Amino acid sequence: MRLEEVGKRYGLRGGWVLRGVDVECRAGEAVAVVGRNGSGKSTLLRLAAGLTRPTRGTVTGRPRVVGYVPDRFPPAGRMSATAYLTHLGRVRGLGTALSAARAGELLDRLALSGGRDAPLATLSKGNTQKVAVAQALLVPPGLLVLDEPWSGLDASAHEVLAGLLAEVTASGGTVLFTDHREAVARTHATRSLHVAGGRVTPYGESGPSDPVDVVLAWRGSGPRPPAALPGVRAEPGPDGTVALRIPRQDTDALLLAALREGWSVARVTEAAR
Ligand SMILES: Nc1ncnc2c1ncn2[C@@H]1O[C@H](COP(=O)(O)OP(=O)(O)OP(=O)(O)O)[C@@H](O)[C@H]1O
Repeated sequence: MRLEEVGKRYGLRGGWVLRGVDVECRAGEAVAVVGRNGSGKSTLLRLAAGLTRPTRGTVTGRPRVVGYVPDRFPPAGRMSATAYLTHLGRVRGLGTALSAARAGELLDRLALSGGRDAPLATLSKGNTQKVAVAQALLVPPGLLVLDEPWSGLDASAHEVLAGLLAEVTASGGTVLFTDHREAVARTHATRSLHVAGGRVTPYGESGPSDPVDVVLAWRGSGPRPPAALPGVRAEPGPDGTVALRIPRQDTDALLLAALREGWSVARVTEAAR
């Protein structure tokens, strides 16, 4: 899918929210969109999903099936999660039995609690978010667009969502999402885009060789040894910590070795670019 020279303003008198946007999203990619509040991230996502039309420029090659998880999920009604998803599945061309089965499978995986037959209005924020995610995946999407999808989800649902996104990309779909926490966005993306001043620019590819900063503190018995670990940047300071910078792909092995030696992990962060 390609956005070419795309500009967007809301209403004739509104200022340009986005200008001259050139973005290509390929099959199998998970693209994170980062930027400050109000910078235009949701607008970019809605343009990609086809929910709003560009004021200028074109969007071409959008996959036929688009799943969309909005930042605020509206249906706070009397319908239950099961009824709502089954209904939507039928609207999207699945038969009743298949819709109900797919709805049940997704709600199982996302571990919806609060009652899948209870009115949607009675569900908690996180459980409502699970229904929002489920509706976007009823029919496997060629393009999955998610606006702050992790907000309100607990840790185990985070992992399930990450798995669901990985399944979309593994089957040749494209995932486009925002998260205001840059670290979360980068963790789940193959590359990121930055929105600022109406412009969209690449924010660097993320990959297995990206640098990760690790800070370790000595907790072992006896005096602190010199850190015999790769990537040491600064030897232990007075607070007993040592700083290392290593490729992301080596993090697990390094942390395991460090823990065995008697170090404890104080911090792991993506290295500043
Ligand atoms: N439907 C609309 N009508 C008029 N203005 C809008 C509309 N939607 C968004 N805007 C304006 O466009 C600008 C960008 O909004 P957008 O929601 O795309 O930003 P965002 O980066 O997603 O923000 P946040 O991080 O707060 O969700 C804002 O100034 C906003 O007020």
